[in-house]
Amino acid sequence: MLFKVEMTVRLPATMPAAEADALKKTEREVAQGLMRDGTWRHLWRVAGRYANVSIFDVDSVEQLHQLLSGLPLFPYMDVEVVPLCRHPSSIRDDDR
Ligand SMILES: O=C(O)CC1=CCC(=O)O1
Repeated sequence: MLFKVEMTVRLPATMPAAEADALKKTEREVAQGLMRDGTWRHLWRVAGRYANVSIFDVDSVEQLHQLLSGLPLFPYMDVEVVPLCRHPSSIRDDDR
């Protein structure tokens, strides 16, 4: 099942830089692990914002929730999830 997920990160201005840097580093490691195993298919920066648009390939909504809520930056994110299905006009065979 494919989902478009938009994550907007809102770190508190009062958070010490070292704590923010450590969270971002751990987030990157987790994200890259999920990209390697094919679960986190795409990760795009939204230009001009501390936000990303991602495509996840998961087995269930529960798996997606578990994954998103386990991200190190999750407590500081607004998350919007949109379910996706194949477009009948698509000629790609890797979008199902
Ligand atoms: O920077 C972001 O948009 C949040 C994030 C997701 C994966 C990652 O490494 O950072």
